[in-house]
Amino acid sequence: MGALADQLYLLIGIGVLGLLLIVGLVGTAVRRRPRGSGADVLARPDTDEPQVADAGGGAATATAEAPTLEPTLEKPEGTASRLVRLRQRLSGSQSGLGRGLLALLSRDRLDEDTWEDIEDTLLSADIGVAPTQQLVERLRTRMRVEGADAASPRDVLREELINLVDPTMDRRLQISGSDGKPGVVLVVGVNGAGKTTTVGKISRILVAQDKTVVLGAADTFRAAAVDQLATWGERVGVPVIRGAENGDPASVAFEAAKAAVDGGYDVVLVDTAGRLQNKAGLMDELGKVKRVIEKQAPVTEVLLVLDATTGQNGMIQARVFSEVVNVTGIVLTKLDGSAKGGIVVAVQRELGVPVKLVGLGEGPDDLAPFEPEAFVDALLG
Ligand SMILES: Nc1nc2c(ncn2[C@@H]2O[C@H](COP(=O)(O)OP(=O)(O)OP(=O)(O)O)[C@@H](O)[C@H]2O)c(=O)[nH]1
Repeated sequence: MGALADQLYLLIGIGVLGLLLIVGLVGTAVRRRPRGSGADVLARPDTDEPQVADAGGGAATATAEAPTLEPTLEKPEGTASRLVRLRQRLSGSQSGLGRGLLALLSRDRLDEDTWEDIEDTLLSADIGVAPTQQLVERLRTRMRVEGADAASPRDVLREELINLVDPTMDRRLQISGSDGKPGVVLVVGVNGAGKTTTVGKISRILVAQDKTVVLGAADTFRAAAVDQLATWGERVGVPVIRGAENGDPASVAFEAAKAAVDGGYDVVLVDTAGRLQNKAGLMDELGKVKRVIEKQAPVTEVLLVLDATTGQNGMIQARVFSEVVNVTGIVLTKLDGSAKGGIVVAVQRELGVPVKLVGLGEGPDDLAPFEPEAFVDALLG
């Protein structure tokens, strides 16, 4: 009887083990389910209809046989570590300007030559003529009036630079729609300024904040830009709406907004083409893109992307775009590659809208909110 019971227990044990093994295998198969096929995501559509490059969960069958097909989703860098890293990078590229100014202001005698040197230093950092004169005037007055009572030159310079950059501007991205609609961010700028990259980087920031995002690849004139955006989306599981090459950008923008509304997404980011050959064409195109999007949901933010290394050219672009669309925020890219951070001041003055984000590298998470105090501290080293 005892031996029979032992055998019975053994059989039950083997049965349970077998069951666990089967459950385990099925579980693995389900977890390994590919989130849409990589080939489908990047396949070029052969119709004019915009296609969804669904990187986030297209129909897929459960299979344990092809685990290599599984796209590994990246986890975007968290806000805290990103900001610490990027502040250091900002400091690395911009501190020459602050140190130069500080050395001049700390001289025992602030004579006319010194003030001229201060002016030249500011002008060579692309701050612009009027803001330079204003800053020099403020510094001269304070150093004269406050005299020995003045705070240290560093503190005076810090305060005046922060005033110049204007800490009162609202720099939050308007990404919240109303009435249950998604927020719509239209990204404009000339080709090469870093638009597509910026759209990709913003999507990662939003994903890190648990927002659901759709990308619209409305830059249909450059196939590579569309592919590039599809890759950005694929890496973080964000669907990308794309159209046929040279198709109608407005139709892609419309479909992207529609997908976001229908799918209950939080935000849709639309990348546009930035051909500047004539203002009327650009106006027609961007105007149409905005109008068709607004059949679905109001545009909540129009971001102008400018390359910080282009100096006066960037200012001309800023003027043209602001005449064509109602720009609500500026993204300054490539600040890592330019010591001319003064463009922040110049472009804000020119357009009357705040710099909201700065690009500080080619890495996927190298985009930071623009913070006046942190910026000035980076300048002063
Ligand atoms: N160093 C640096 N490079 C950047 C930054 N932002 C973008 N880039 C680079 O600038 C180049 C152009 O960026 P894109 O995003 O392709 O520019 P675009 O404006 O979309 O141009 P099209 O795709 O031609 O419309 C790429 O090599 C980017 O990696 C930045 O903040 N710092």
